[in-house]
Amino acid sequence: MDADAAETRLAPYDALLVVSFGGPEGQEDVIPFLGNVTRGKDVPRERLEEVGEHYRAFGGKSPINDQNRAFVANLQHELAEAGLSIPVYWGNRNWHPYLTDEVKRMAADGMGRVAAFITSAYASYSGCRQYRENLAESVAEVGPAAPRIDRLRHSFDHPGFVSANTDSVVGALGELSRDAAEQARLVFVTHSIPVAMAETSGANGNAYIEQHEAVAQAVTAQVSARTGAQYEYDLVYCSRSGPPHVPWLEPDVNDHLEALAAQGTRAVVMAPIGFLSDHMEVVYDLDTEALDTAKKFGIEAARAATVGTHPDFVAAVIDLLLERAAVERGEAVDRASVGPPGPDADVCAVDCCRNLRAAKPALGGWDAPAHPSAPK
Ligand SMILES: CC1=C(CCC(=O)O)c2cc3nc(cc4[nH]c(cc5[nH]c(cc1n2)c(C)c5CCC(=O)O)c(CCC(=O)O)c4C)C(CCC(=O)O)=C3C
Ligand SMILES: [Fe+2]
Repeated sequence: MDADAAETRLAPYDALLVVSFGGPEGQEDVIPFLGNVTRGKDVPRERLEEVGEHYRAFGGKSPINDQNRAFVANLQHELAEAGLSIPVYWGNRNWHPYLTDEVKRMAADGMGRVAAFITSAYASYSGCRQYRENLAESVAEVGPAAPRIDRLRHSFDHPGFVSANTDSVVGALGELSRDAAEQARLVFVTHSIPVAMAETSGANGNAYIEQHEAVAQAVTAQVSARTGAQYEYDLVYCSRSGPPHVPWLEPDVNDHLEALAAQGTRAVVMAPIGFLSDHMEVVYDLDTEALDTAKKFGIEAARAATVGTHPDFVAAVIDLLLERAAVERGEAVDRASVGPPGPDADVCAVDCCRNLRAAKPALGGWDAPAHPSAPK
């Protein structure tokens, strides 16, 4: 493809911004990082100390930043391979490189319009609106020179996200003994969130569970088709925090493994479809805790990889970028989706993934504040 054609496919975007969570890079970062994550939140002190210990056991370094660096490098490589010339920036909510610094850098580099990919595949306050609030805050701080930023729709239902997860589950089944692989139960795991947050997720509520169910079903069907065995699945949760009297989504993965063992299940594959990379919640809550639990109850278990830099997933993100660029140019698009519930909106509904503590400005929704350069 010639350069002009490639630029036309990307127009009106000047840059792609990867927006992520961030994690500590050493022991001295652990406390300030946790302070950033839990500012204004109802996380009990004991839980914080416990989570701090998880990081400490890994040298105070979360794998998440290196994984995002690898993800950005892969994106850059695949964009270049496709003849798409567009810079990729990366900014975090909770650690360096901070989002506001990246928005400043994009402004200094003369970026006018930016598409933001958030490293969270599903709708919820934590995975959607909170990032959109962070973007609004950064843009307000940088002021009129800040680029206009659009958020790409959630990636959960993109066929590339689903096929990458299918590959991982098939790979994990291959780690089990032959008998176990044929009888294994697929246990899909995601981050627990407060029930109230789940109920207010998405435009009409309950999107968090609905979207995960869609992925779990689609992956199970693909895995069954690829292996010729019929698999059954469950959707369970990890990493609960918050005070005990506040209800969060259940069952917890550990309780579920115990219940499965009692029912006679001998083998499982745990697939963390709720996460995009093997970060701390995966390497601690699943690889350390849940695999131990499985062993204790005599279940043979393997943990499937997250999508990470799987080529299907990297291609999916590029597809979402090109799709949104076409939408912004006013063209009709054919949205890749394994649905139902089908593709999430490009622009979030008013009150979508509502902030239950305080109303704050958020980008990427119909209730977004005007850009600081807009005429008053
Ligand atoms: C839905 C969801 C995702 C998935 C979507 C997405 O990826 O965004 C996610 C990702 C992540 N969560 C992470 C880390 C933490 N999350 C915490 C706390 C919380 N998470 C919540 C939800 C989610 N979190 C919630 C409702 C809380 C309670 C406080 C609050 O109401 O917000 C706490 C505080 C201690 C604790 O409470 O456990 C930590 C340290 C890391 C980084 C891991 C690393 O460093 O490798 C990542 C990618
Ligand atoms: Fe979290």
